[in-house]
Formats: sequence, structure tokens, C-alpha cells
Amino acid sequence: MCKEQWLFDSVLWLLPVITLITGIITLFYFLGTKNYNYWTKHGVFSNTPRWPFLGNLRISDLPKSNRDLIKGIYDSFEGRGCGGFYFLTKPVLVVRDPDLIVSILVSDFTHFSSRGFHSNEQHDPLSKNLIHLDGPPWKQVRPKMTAAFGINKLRTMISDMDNFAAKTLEQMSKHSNINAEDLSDKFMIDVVSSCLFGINSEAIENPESAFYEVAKQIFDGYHFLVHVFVGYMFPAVHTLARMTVARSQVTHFFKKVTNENLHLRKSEGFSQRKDFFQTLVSMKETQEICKEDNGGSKVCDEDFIAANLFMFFSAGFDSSGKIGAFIIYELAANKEMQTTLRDEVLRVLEKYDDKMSFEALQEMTYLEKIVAEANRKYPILMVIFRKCEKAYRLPDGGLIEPGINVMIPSSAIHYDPKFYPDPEKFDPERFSEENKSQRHQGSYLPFGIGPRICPAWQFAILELKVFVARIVSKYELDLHPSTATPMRLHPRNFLLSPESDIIVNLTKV
Ligand code: HEM
Repeated sequence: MCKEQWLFDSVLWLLPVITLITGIITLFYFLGTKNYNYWTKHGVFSNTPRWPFLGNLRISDLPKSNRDLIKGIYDSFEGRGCGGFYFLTKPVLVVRDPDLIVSILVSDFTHFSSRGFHSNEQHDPLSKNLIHLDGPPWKQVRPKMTAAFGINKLRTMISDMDNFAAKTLEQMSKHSNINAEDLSDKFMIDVVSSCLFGINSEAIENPESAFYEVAKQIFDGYHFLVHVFVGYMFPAVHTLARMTVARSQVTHFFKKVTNENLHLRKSEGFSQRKDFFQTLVSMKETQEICKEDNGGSKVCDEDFIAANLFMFFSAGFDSSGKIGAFIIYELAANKEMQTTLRDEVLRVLEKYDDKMSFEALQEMTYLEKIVAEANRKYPILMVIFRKCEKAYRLPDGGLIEPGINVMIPSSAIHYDPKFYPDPEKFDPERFSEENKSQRHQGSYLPFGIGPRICPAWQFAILELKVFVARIVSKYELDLHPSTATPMRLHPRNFLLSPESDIIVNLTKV
């Protein structure tokens, strides 16, 4: 074959291959960037993404912790009230301005009443819980559930909380040091199980407590994080992969506990108790609507009770448990603060004959400030999630369409020196009456604000106060040399968590 012929044949062969490769690259580029003008089209500022499919994320972001990733996104809109972010190819509105935060979470709530967590109800019995409900069913069940946390009900729970604090102290007396997260989790598990569900979970006393075992499985690994992330960002993928809120053994456990508790209550006569479990039972009996979809409306059933027992148990023990551990850490790291708190607690308890009561807790104002600052420095949820339900005009004219996800990066706001100078410092005086009165409502968001605020926020504050007050009244706390200082945070956990154990030495006072 002559040279010309060979060249001609090669070009003939190569031409379709080159065309195919060019076509694939063009298609890949087109699909990976076709959404990138979404924010510009809707009049919202955004930073131009560099790579197809990655959106505004960068490869260098991947090793970052969740908290640092959120801070990076927040910082990328410095000087603006909000900005359009491309999370991979998905447009998400990120809000910075406290005025706009208050509008979205409070005054214009009707546009943003949904959280946007996806669930696969047909094959996930635990999905019908308050955190995952949106739209009319959420509006219908939320006030009934919140009523179980009214201030008069909370007052009656304090003696129960204090009994568990006494059991905690008894366990502590057997050891010279403690694992703060373990201790705090066990206290919160027993308090939530008893006060809300009338169940004795025996987490503090019984090393083989089934509730403690299942609690560890709920947030162990990344099951919940992946479920929330994929469901929020890519609901279709979530449905296709039949993702569930919890692993199957956890689902089985809460269904079984619900069934047993229902039988027990039936045998006792339902009207005996007035706790949260009873609220759920009443909602089942009055056939409250808890879901509306294409298949019509669904009423509260036994799965609805199991789903909310699961979610209130999980949300209840883990968030408060972590804050309890962070407070112990801060007290052990700061002896002066610890002594001031102990003096206050002992003085007030003496006045009330060592009886823990709502009034006594109210007089512990330094404790109040410490709990508030712990919730500032350790914003457990890191982000408040919303989904736009009704088209919304931003103050500068930008349009937010229904279906668009909204993220309020509370952890980054809590570390913005504009709101909290020297943000790494644990400083209870940020919550003096004077400082509190000057703070913008939209810059302190540990529990959210507005109609979708954490329904149990006062319950959480009370249990934390009882736990911390009793411990400092009996023990001097010092950090064990094995505890990392400064504290390192877990890079990937769904909730803000310490990376390693917080071990604290105990000395009786
Ligand atoms: C220090 C402890 C706690 C913190 C920091 C915390 C924080 C939060 C936050 C930030 C939200 C989202 C609010 C929003 O989207 O606007 C939330 C919602 C929720 N929390 Fe808490 N929480 C705590 C304790 C508890 C406890 C003890 C329970 C139950 C016993 C609980 C149950 C819930 C539930 C069910 C929701 C969903 C409410 C809804 O969607 O209507 N939380 N919490």
C-alpha cells in the first residue's frame, strides 16, 4: 500500500472516532453545565462554576470537614445578603443576611414551610415523622405534637430529670474519670424515653441497655447523613435506591417497642398518662391526617407512632447528648468558669433545700448563659434546611422558584466575627441580658426560629441544665491528658461532634 493510500485510510478510520469522542465530550460538557446560568436567569448573584457537574464545589473542598465546607460556602458570598450556589448541578440558595433569614424562617414562612427531606413512605415505616413531613400534613400534626412540650408539662418533668441525674451521679461515684459523651448520651436517652414515652430505657444503669445499643446504631457510620443528603439534593435517586431513614434493625426495634408500649398502655387504660406517646396514640385514635400525596391522604397509624418515637428519640438524645458533652469539656478546660458556676448552683440549691425545680433553675443565670453559649459555639445541626413552596421575590428582585432548596448555614453565622467577636472563645457573657438584647434574632439559630423551630428546645435546655448543675455540684472536672485540646471536630458526622473521646477526671467536692 502506498503512503498516500495508508494516510487516506487512517483519516477515514479516525474521523468517526474523533467525531464520536468530540460528541461525547460536548454532550458531557453540555449536561454538566446546562444549569449553570440558572441563577443569572433568575436575577440572583452566583459565582461561576469552573467544572462540569461539580458546580461550585472544588476538588480541594473534598477533604474538608462539613463545618469548614459550610463556612467556605458562606464566605464565598461575603458582602451579600444571599447567593446562588451550585451544589454539583443543583441550584441552592445560601442565605447570610439575618434580616432575610428572619423573613424566610418567620415572616414569609408560608413560602418556605417545607424542609425538603425526602422519604420513601411505601417501604420505609419510620418515614412518617415530623422532621420529614412537609406541607398540609406537617401543618396539621405539628401543633398537636408541640402541645406535649408546653411549659406546664415541662415543669412536671423536672423531678424525673433529676432522678436520672441522681442515677448518673451514682454511676460517676464508681469511677475516677468519665467519657463525657457517653455519660451525657445515657442521661439524655433515659430522660427522653421516660419523660416522652414512659419507657424505662435503663441506659445509665444497665451496660447492656437495648436502647443505648440501638442509639449507637442510629448515627453510627453515614447511613443517616447519606439519606438526608441524597434525599434533599437528588430525590429521584433517593427513590430509585429505596433509601430509608434508618437501617432495618433500627426500624424493627422501634416498631417492636411501639407495639409493646401500645399493648401496655391498653392494659393500663389509655387515659392514665399524659405524655408525648399518649399524644401520638390520641392522634391515631382521632385519625389525624399525616400524609397527603397522589395516592390520597393517609391517617396516623401505628407506623406513624413508631416513626415519631424513633425521630424524637434520635433527635432528642443525640443533639442534647452532644451539647452536654461539649459543656463538660468547656467547664473542665476553664476552671474559673467552673468554680463560678458551682458557687451559683450550690447557693441556689441551698436556698431550695437541694430540690431541683423550675424556679431554682431559673435563678441559675450563669448556667443559663453557659448553655446558651454552648449552643452558639457548637451549633449541632450546622445548617437549617428549607425548600421553597411558593415563588418568592428577594429584596433585591431575584426570584426563588418553588422547589428550590434553601440553606441557612447557622454554624458559619455563629462563627462570623461580625456577630460574635473572637468566635472560637467560649464566652458565656455573650448572653448577658444586655448583649442578648442587642443581638439580631437571625444571628442565633441553634434551634432554628419561627413556626418550624425545634419543638423541644425548652425541654432540651431544661435537661441540659439539670444534668450540668448536678454534676458540678458534686464533682470538680479536669481534662484527662488523653483529651485533645483544642477540641477537634469530627469531619463528616451529620451532627457536629467531637472527633475523639472527651475524657474528664473527677474529684469529689
Ligand atoms: C440541644 C439540643 C437540640 C438542638 C440543638 C436542636 C436543634 C434543632 C434544630 C436546629 C432543628 C431544625 C429547626 C428548623 O428547621 O428550623 C430541630 C428540629 C427538631 N427537633 Fe431539635 N434540637 C435539640 C433537641 C431536641 C430534642 C430533645 C428533641 C425531642 C425530644 C428534638 C426534636 C426535634 C424535632 C422533632 C424537630 C423537627 C421539627 C419540625 O420539623 O417541625 N430536638 N432541632
